[in-house]
Amino acid sequence: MAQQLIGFIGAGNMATSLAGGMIAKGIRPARIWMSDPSRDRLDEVSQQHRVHVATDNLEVAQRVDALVLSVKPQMMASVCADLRSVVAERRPLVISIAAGVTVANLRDWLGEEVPIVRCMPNTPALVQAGATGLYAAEGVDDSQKALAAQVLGAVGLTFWFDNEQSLDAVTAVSGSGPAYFFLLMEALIDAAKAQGLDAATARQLVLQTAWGAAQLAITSEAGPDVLRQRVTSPGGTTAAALEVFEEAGFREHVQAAVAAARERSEELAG
Ligand SMILES: NC(=O)C1=CN([C@@H]2O[C@H](COP(=O)(O)OP(=O)(O)OC[C@H]3O[C@@H](n4cnc5c(N)ncnc54)[C@H](OP(=O)(O)O)[C@@H]3O)[C@@H](O)[C@H]2O)C=CC1
Ligand SMILES: O=C(O)[C@@H]1CCC=N1
Repeated sequence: MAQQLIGFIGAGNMATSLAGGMIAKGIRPARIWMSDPSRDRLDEVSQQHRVHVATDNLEVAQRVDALVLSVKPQMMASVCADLRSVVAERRPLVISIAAGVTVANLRDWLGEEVPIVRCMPNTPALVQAGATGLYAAEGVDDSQKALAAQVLGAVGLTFWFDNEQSLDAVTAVSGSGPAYFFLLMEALIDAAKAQGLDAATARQLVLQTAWGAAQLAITSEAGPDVLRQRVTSPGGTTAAALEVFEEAGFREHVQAAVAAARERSEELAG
């Protein structure tokens, strides 16, 4: 595994986050290849990370042991069609991070025999605080699973699932999840400003509170429900606020939002 080469097809946000995390964990940049249609993007990436770059996806596919497909789901069929003959010949491990794109889709586009790991990371991978769900299709061996775990584990925690459908739920929870927390941060910053705090202070108070709450929840033995109760003095300010959330159907909205994300993930499979 030490010398295996890893190639990213698409040098966007997620691919550069993963590559940056791998390098921060001690993987040599020379083991990493990246392709993208944009020369400017590649110049930026090679300057920042010192990885190999190419505008031609096939140049990358011809060299590597694991191919991380990191283009938008809508691009995946055409990207795979171009890669098909090289993948059939060389049989690299294919790691897909695309939302919704299934193993069956990838087998249709790349060939039946290709070893495939489907993953769902999230953008906190940028700061090595990602959470990734992984599913290994039939035919993936232990060393290939270890390689996939090395790539995704470089940027945070990894969780293996035995059935592929679970990845749609993972997409709706942790893949899209950072956006839900960012929305709450935005709303709380707006509310802070509406209460007369200046914008810079509002932002700092909200972000530090979000970070502190997450740290407390991660390090505490108590669950989020207990931690919430500890903030909520009877008849106090938090109780007044939580009552407004509950009356507005906050929990039901969260359930409905996550269900909508899951449904969209299933639709993206086509
Ligand atoms: N963003 C997120 O939070 C998450 C995203 N994902 C998945 O990761 C994948 C990538 O997302 P993200 O990084 O956000 O998207 P980006 O748009 O940032 O990255 C995709 C990159 O692929 C490039 N590209 C387009 N066409 C091709 C092609 N034919 N060959 C090679 N590269 C190409 C794009 O170039 P150009 O911009 O010029 O089109 C772009 O640089 C998606 O499938 C998404 O579902 C998974 C988990 C979380
Ligand atoms: O919104 C999306 O489709 C992608 C997948 C999960 C997060 N972003």
